[in-house]
Amino acid sequence: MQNNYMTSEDPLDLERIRSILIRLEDTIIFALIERAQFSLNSKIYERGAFQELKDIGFDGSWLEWFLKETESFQAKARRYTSPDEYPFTPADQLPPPILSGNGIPKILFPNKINVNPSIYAFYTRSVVPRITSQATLELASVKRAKGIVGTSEYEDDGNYGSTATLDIELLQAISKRVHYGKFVAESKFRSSPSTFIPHILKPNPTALAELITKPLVERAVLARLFKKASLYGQDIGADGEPKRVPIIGENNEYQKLWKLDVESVRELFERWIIPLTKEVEVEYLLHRLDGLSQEQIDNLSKK
Ligand SMILES: O=C(O)C(=O)C[C@]1(C(=O)O)C=C[C@@H](O)C=C1
Repeated sequence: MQNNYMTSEDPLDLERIRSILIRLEDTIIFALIERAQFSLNSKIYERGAFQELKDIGFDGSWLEWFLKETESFQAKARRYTSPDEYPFTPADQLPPPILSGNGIPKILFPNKINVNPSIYAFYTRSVVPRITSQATLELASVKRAKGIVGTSEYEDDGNYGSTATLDIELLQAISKRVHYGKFVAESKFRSSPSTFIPHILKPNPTALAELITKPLVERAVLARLFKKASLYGQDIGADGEPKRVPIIGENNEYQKLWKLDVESVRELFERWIIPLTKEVEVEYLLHRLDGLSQEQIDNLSKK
């Protein structure tokens, strides 16, 4: 079943856009599960931590280098001509596409919004430490149950390539989810331009934020995420049953093992992804009339 912004009959149908957001939740949860299997590996986020990178003339962090190399290839394959794909590497450092044109109909109003610097910051500073510390605790509890003490090797496992590859998958999935806010905003705008136009002409981000906010939808998103994470995050053994370890100090009591801290998934969306999606929506709307003539605006106002 194909389901992206290009293949639907009406790419701006809000329910269709929301179904894409729902699918991206799964992509993000599964990528979080994969990333949580590795240690924090904080070295890959520190600029200048690898002499080998300095030797080849790269000043940034290991992850920034990975992004630049990966995105350079993807830029050549015209990934970033698509309106739902945005690079983390500054555009002037990426090569042009080798294919001309992109065959993609213009659905969005022209804009320059790219909130990836914010995504990169919260992801590296808050999300990775949060999901890997849980995994570290789980492993530590298994070790303690086995009578082995110590957790330090779980903070750096040396898998810098695998870790950065998974980080990029996650960053790109989160970025797509957040920038889909542009499609949501365009859809909401077109359904009632006259509601938005006064707050765009006399820029009022607070009023626009109120107009695009749907508390019931947000609550449903968070409840669904908690359910999904509780299902996908369980560690299932070879026998098809959830894995368990004995609780220390309790006779015959066991706790389930998790591949991911379920609460961290909801927190990621509640604290970061939804607020940033809304920021994208508001920013997009603020510039929705840029360059339009008075006549064009008047015509839109009649709708
Ligand atoms: O579904 C919408 O209407 C959106 O704007 C998306 C979203 C979200 O990020 O999940 C953001 C703001 C709304 O309050 C509800 C949900």
